Amino acid sequence: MMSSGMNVNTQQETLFVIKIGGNVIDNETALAAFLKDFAAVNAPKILVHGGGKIATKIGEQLGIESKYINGRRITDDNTIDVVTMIYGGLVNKKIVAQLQALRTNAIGLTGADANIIPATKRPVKIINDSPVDFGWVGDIDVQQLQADNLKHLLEKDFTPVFAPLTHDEQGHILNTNADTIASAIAVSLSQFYKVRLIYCFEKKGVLEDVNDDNSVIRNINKEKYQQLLNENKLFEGILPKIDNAFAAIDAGVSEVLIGDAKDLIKNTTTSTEGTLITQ
Ligand SMILES: Nc1ncnc2c1ncn2[C@@H]1O[C@H](COP(=O)(O)OP(=O)(O)O)[C@@H](O)[C@H]1O
Ligand SMILES: CC(=O)N[C@@H](CCC(=O)OP(=O)(O)O)C(=O)O
Repeated sequence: MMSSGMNVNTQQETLFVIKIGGNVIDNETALAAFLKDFAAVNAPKILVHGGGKIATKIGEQLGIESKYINGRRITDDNTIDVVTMIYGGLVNKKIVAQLQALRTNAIGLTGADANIIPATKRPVKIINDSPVDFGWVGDIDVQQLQADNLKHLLEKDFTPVFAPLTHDEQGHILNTNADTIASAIAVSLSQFYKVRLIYCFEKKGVLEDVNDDNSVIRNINKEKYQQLLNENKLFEGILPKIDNAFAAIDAGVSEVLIGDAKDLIKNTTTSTEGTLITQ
């Protein structure tokens, strides 16, 4: 899907694809500080937000318990309505309004908008010899992304803000992991820009010891990753984050960083903090 309109200038321009996770979104003060820094990034940029924690909390208030298998949410009929409201409505529109107050011309999107991220409903999977239906969850084929539509928005100086929702092109919204969306967008736009993908969360980076903020691993390649897995130093959400980071690097994204939301400004310069993911 190379664009005939591609030219040398846009090819060399850096685009920042920045993902912000649930623990920061859930903290009003931390989110406001992050958005202030995000607004100050003086380059084309896209924000992808999560919100899993908030969906769980509000779901409980509505009497809809979250169900998980292997740490992954099961998105049944009630849950897809809840996450559509929370990710696509509450979280997305609050972030857009705050960015507008900071004079960043944000435009809130799901993957259904402008058909930017079509996806396929995840088929039933066999896990530990039992069939598991994850429900209304979307798997993305990066080749299907409508990157041109996103590029048009960037060229008009809009700052797209994505909720972790895609669609099946048959009228259904699908719940999709925010780290995966960020990786897919970064890959897809690498045909037009030099992309730096930054995963922002509440820790200093990937840590040798998850309880010691001074133990940041500056660089992880596949060999180091395997070593960390063998040593049982990685668990829960950091695992899919690193997998998505490698997927991006392997598919042509120039730079991928996992770092503290508080270090965003530094991480848009050449002297970065946090963990750099390399092949
Ligand atoms: N070695 C590690 N370094 C950093 N975080 C780790 C590590 N091992 C496990 N984690 C966990 O991974 C979490 C990040 O994943 P997740 O909660 O999914 O973040 P987000 O919501 O920002 O995507 C951290 O909050 C931490 O509890
Ligand atoms: C299918 C799937 O995993 N959907 C995620 C989307 C939200 C998300 O990714 O939020 P964080 O980045 O804050 O974890 C979920 O519902 O939890």
